[in-house]
Amino acid sequence: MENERRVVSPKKKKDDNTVDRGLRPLSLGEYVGQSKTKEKLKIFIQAARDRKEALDHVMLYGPPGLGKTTLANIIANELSVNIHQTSGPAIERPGDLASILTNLQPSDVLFIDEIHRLNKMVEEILYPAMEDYCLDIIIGKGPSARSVRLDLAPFTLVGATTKAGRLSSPLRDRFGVINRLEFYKQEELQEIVIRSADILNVDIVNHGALEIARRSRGTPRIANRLLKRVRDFAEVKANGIINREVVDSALKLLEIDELGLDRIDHKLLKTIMLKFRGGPVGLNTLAAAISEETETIEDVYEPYLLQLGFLERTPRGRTATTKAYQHLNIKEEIE
Ligand SMILES: Nc1ncnc2c1ncn2[C@@H]1O[C@H](COP(=O)(O)OP(=O)(O)OP(=O)(O)O)[C@@H](O)[C@H]1O
Ligand SMILES: [Mg+2]
Repeated sequence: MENERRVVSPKKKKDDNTVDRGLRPLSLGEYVGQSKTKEKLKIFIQAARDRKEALDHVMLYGPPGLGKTTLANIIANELSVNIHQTSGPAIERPGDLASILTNLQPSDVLFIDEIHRLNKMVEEILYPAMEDYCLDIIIGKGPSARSVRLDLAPFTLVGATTKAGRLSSPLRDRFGVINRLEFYKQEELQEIVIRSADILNVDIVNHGALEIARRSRGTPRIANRLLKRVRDFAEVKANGIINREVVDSALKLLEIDELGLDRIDHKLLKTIMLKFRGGPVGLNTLAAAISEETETIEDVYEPYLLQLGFLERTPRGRTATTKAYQHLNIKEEIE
């Protein structure tokens, strides 16, 4: 619910789909930023292509909206192979995964999103599949049951997760290439905004794009979404051209501040500052105080506040930093 209302949520919203499709870069060359990840992938993809072998299994992890799904599709494109897309919670029984695996063509990419949510039984099917490209299946029941080994086409598993910590170590160990996606720099987001504006046929000046970038919480999905909202504003209230003033007025209306924080971020920080005297306050207590789920706080609000250095995680709970007090213009009580 909250996700649908929040403009700056990094999580995918229902109305993102139509925009996303057209804006997704299709090659590594078009994929902005994440230079470390791109550099590694470029080499491994080239090597796999030259040897005509399947690329080693790739893990992508990092906060929502940073381009994991986009990158999985790019990997398949760059390898000129098919991509089969599924997600951890969608694969309920071992048989579901077995049927996906037996349908793969040599060197195909199998993309499993939210891979930390695979259930244990399904995960165990994956181990020999990843390691030896084979499936062990049990035929029959009781004393006459026997295990049969089935060969699979060599394939590349691309796993994505926002929670690398939730992966079991036997699963994690079977990935050859592990990439952590980082929040984007302002110039990178500016480039993404300019590229998207071009595709959407929107008039934007450099400073307008930079202003959107500044408020996008390091996240391309948010940058593209803000661009869409600001475009509406520019068409109705200005002459259709997006400059810094237009971005500023549009985002004021949406209650998004100069750093991309919205009412809920402010509420969270203010609660720590005013109700819990700056912290530390335990996650559960904090969640109850602002009527949010602990998981939403951890996955959605905290990563960017931590990145900004507004919040600190200590063993005793969350603490608001001096920087956060300054940003909200609240006097810090020093004990
Ligand atoms: N490096 C990039 N360059 C340009 N655009 C990007 C880049 N990364 C992501 N995007 C844009 O951001 C949008 C969101 O990216 P994507 O869906 O790949 O994120 P995700 O990491 O899979 O998120 P989630 O964790 O919610 O699944 C895409 O539609 C794409 O247009
Ligand atoms: Mg995704």
